[in-house]
Parts: sequence; structure tokens; C-alpha cells
Amino acid sequence: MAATHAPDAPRDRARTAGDDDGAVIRFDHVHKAYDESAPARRGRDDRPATGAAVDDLSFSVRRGELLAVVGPSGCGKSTTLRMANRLVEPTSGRIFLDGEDVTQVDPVALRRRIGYVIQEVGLFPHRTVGQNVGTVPRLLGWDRARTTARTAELLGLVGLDPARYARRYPHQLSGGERQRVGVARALAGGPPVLLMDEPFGAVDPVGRRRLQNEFLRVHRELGTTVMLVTHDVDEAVRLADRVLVLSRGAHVEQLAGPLEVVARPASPAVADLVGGGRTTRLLGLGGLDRRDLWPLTAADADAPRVPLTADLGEVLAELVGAPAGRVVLTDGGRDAGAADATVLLTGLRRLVDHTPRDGAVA
Ligand SMILES: Nc1ncnc2c1ncn2[C@@H]1O[C@H](COP(=O)(O)OP(=O)(O)OP(=O)(O)O)[C@@H](O)[C@H]1O
Repeated sequence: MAATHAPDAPRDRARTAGDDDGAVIRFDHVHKAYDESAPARRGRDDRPATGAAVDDLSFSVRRGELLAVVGPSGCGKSTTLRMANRLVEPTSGRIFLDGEDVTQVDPVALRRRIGYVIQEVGLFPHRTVGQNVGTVPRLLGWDRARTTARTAELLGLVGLDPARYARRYPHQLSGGERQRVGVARALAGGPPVLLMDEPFGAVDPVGRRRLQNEFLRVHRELGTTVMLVTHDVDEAVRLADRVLVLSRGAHVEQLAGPLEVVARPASPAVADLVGGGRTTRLLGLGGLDRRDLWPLTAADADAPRVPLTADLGEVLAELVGAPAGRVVLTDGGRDAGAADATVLLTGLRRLVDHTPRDGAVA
């Protein structure tokens, strides 16, 4: 059973990011019980023993970051996501978008500010790809020329040639192409915030990798703030700036950078989710690339030495114990450069990128 913590336990307080500066989305002690017979409001210290889909959840998504939400099936990931755009209303607690309480915003207006992508995509079947992508710009009152230009730009960004695809209908696309159109449609109005629920789920492994890469590029280019729900821990590690790990009732098990979550699971539930999995094993399957190392500084004189031939797991083990958070990689006995957590993450991401999903480590 996943570790759960009393809401007033220090470790929980430390992990709620409710006081983050620059938060675009902020959940403040949010509770959702689908069961209508459940009490409508509960005090912060009056936790129900069971039953709530989301039970006293507090966290923030920072401006421009991609936050991945992971956790076992039924732990409340989708409910959490859907409360941010009021597809589901919280039973109690508050959710802020750019400091504004979302319950005070008209839901339709809210959803124009927040893109939403789901696995089933939900394209309008009787509208062309171009019309689907242009939906929000049209609702926003953009003129035809601007909408058409934006549609073409977005289709191009997700790797679909507008000349070939804009006039097709959804049934004339593959599942992966439909998901690309779904991503383009969600981005078309230039929403500052994007919510994604298993957006790449229906795509085959190779297409999924490509779509993830394209999405990462678009995310960086546009600076969109993204909350992404996924079952796939590898996907979370690969794409996210931070990972929110939930257990049943949407209890926060850990909210940290991907490397931190993989390297230092904060609870048995997190270790269960990532520890026995492929990501950890990946650490043993490759090492650092010399090109990624930092130049040496005088402060590295006393740093632990690790041969460049060491795998990422060995580098990580040394990093964890390194007082300054840096190790020096050696090549043939000579110092080659320094590595810190960022370098390690770069190495891990490269490894994930070049490891077939159904290959030897699966
Ligand atoms: N509309 C609903 N009515 C009643 N219960 C619901 C409803 N939607 C979800 N639930 C319940 O709330 C809990 C959380 O569901 P949710 O879909 O948020 O979980 P999840 O983590 O996204 O799951 P999965 O990974 O399987 O998609 C589950 O116990 C689920 O059965």
C-alpha cells in the first residue's frame, strides 16, 4: 500500500508547493469526492479515511514548466487535471490560474485559456483537420487569414504538412496523426496553459518518441505551461521539468525533478513506481558523453573521481555522496571534465532517446 501521510506532517508541508512564486496553476487543499453523499466541505484536519478521488491536494505548476503527473491507476491523476479547467468541480479547496480563483471564471472562457489534449483526441469528425485546428482561434474571433496562417504553422510544428493534411477529415488519418492534430488544436489559440491526459498514448512506440520530441520542441518554443498526466514513467522522466508522483486519493508522494524522483524516491510508493522499472535499469546501460561535461574549475580539485567508462548508475552513486554535487570524470587517468545532476540527466535523457522501448531493457 502506498505510503500516506497526515496532512499536517512536516514532510507533506515541505512537498506542497502552494507558496511557489511564479505559479501558473496552484491547487490549495483541493478535495474531490465523486460520491454525492460525501460531506460537501471538510476541514483541513478532518480527513476522510477513504473514498475521495482527491484528498487534500496542494501543489503548483510554475510558469513555463512541464509538470508530469504519474501514479498508479485510479489514484486521481485525471480528476486532478480536469479540475484545473473545471471539467470536474472540486468538492472543496481552491484552484488558482495566474492567481485567479478558477471557480470565479466562466468555465467556457476558462477553457479558451487552457488547452486540453486527451488520448481519445475528440476531433470533430465532420470538420477538416484545418477546421479542427482553427476551432479556438475562430472562437476567439480571429479573422480567416490569421486563423489559416496559424493552423498551417501549428500543423507544421507537429510534423504534418498543411498542404497534405489541412483538408483531410479525421477518419482519413492514422491514430498518431490524429493525436498530432489534437496537440496542434490545443495549441492553436496560444493558450498559456496546456493540460494533457495521456496525449501520446495511442501512438506506436516509434511514432510516440517522434511526437514527444516534436512536442518538447513546441513546448520550448512557445513557453507554454504544461501539466501532463501519463502512466509512463519513462515518458515523465524524458519530458518533464518536474514530476508529481501521486498515490491513491491523489496524495503527494513526491514533487521533484525527474532525476531526483528516479534517484531518490521519497517513499516506498515512489520506489515501487520507478525503482523496479526500466528507468532505473537504464542507469546501468550507458555512461556520460565527454561533450556534455563542464569545464573543470579550481573547486573541482577535491571532487570524487569517476572513470568516463563508468555507467550512469556509478556516476549517480558518486554524485549523491559528493559534497559539492559535482564529480570529475577521468579518461585514461586524466581529468576530462566535471559532471553534476544536470549533466547526468542529459546523459540519462540521451540514453532513453537511443534505447528501443521494446528492446533488451524492457
Ligand atoms: N465520474 C466519476 N464518478 C465516480 N467516480 C469516479 C469518476 N471519475 C473517476 N472516479 C473515481 O475516482 C478515482 C480517481 O479516478 P481518476 O480517473 O482521476 O484516476 P487516474 O489516476 O487518472 O486513473 P487511470 O490512471 O486509471 O486513468 C477512481 O477511484 C475512479 O474510479
